[in-house]
Amino acid sequence: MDLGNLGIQPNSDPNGSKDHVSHMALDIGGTLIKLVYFSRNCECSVEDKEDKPSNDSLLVSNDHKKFQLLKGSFHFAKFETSKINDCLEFIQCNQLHFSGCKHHGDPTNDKCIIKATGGGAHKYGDLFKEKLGICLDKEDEMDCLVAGANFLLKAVHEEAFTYINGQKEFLQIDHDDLYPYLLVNIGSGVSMIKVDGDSKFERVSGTNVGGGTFWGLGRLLTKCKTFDELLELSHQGNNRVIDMLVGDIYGGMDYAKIGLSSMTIASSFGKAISDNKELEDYKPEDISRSLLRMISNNIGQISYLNALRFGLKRIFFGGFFIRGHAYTMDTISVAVNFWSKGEAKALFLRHEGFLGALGAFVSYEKHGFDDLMVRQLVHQSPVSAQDGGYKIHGSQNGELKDNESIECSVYVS
Ligand SMILES: Nc1ncnc2c1ncn2[C@@H]1O[C@H](COP(=O)(O)OP(=O)(O)O)[C@@H](O)[C@H]1O
Ligand SMILES: CC(C)(COP(=O)(O)O)[C@@H](O)C(=O)NCCC(=O)O
Repeated sequence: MDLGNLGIQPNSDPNGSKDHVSHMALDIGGTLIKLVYFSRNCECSVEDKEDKPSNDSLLVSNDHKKFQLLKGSFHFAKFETSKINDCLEFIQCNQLHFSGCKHHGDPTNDKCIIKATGGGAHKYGDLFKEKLGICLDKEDEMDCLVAGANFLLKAVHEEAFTYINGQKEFLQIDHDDLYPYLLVNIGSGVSMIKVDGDSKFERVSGTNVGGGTFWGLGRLLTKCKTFDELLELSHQGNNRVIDMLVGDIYGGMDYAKIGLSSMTIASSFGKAISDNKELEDYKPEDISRSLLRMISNNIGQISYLNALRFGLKRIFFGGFFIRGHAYTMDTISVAVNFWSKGEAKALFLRHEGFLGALGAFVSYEKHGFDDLMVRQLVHQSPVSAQDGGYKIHGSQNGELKDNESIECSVYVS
């Protein structure tokens, strides 16, 4: 595995010390394992501060300890859950398993505790113990999704954006006017969560037609070997070859009386009924496009209906299904806009797939692991700014490419 991709060298300290990586957290989902960790740049970047740094504190502490400003980077990585051994090997090669914390009040137990969420935190606990000697400290998946989303929305400059007619527009988040919102996490399946505040939320709905459905059906129907291949195919496809449009039913005309244009999809995959064709007669790119459109549209519509139930105007979409993919985001945006008659907005997150893992990461503090407490991500002013500013590596257009990192500073006590 090419660790250079991650912008770090394992154990790059000339003395061989392992203290560069100070935190790691995992989200082990139905399809993908997401891993985040914080690494310090070097010892000399530690500064003492007398008090909490600013009014914009993300994680406010009531005590008045001395804080240290650590400069470093958040790193993001993902693995297929079905190839969990790659993840274990990665952790081992980078010695990330030494980055957890020890059991509180039990000096005899020297096993490292690593925060982990997602179903796999339950399913693979024994494997992690056996292979790496670490205990996965399980955090609830919904708690983590919400904590991760709130963390990103408050801490990361230009995290959320709209995607309309191919244009990305970043949202300025007013911390006092963030709630309530609907969080829709499109992973293997889909969870819809009404968020009313920090740790204040209710999972209001979900659907089993999600990212796993797109990838599973797509793999069967197109013989694609990877998710990215399937997504790539959709670029070149034409869904009208397979989808039955209103115009196909109404002789090329709109059904204007009920507001349907002739180009509206009346029935996804509906043309396959009458075409008298076999699967092989359809182009994989057309199948991929129809499938992506069907699933994205359906999720957009169900999301809107749930937003309507609770009078929510903002819908944030996360989960790795989205992948920053233009056609997916466009379809979801159009669905939300169409059904809400422009009242509700679909918003996307740059770190869409890492909500759960980041939520598990910030939960170290919640449980009072003093030595690992992240007090605050420094208020980030313009991207290339002074100490404490955020800097997103790599992408000019705000997309998080695989295995990138965010440079940042954190306060620890
Ligand atoms: N490299 C990939 N391999 C498999 N699925 C991917 C990949 N990238 C994106 N996806 C999509 O993301 C979904 C998983 O999203 P994720 O948020 O990680 O959910 P989960 O927690 O269920 O694993 C998949 O079902 C698929 O639609
Ligand atoms: C069970 C899950 C929370 C697991 O999360 P995931 O691994 O898909 O990210 C999710 O797949 C889900 O919400 N499914 C939809 C179930 C339903 O409400 O019908």
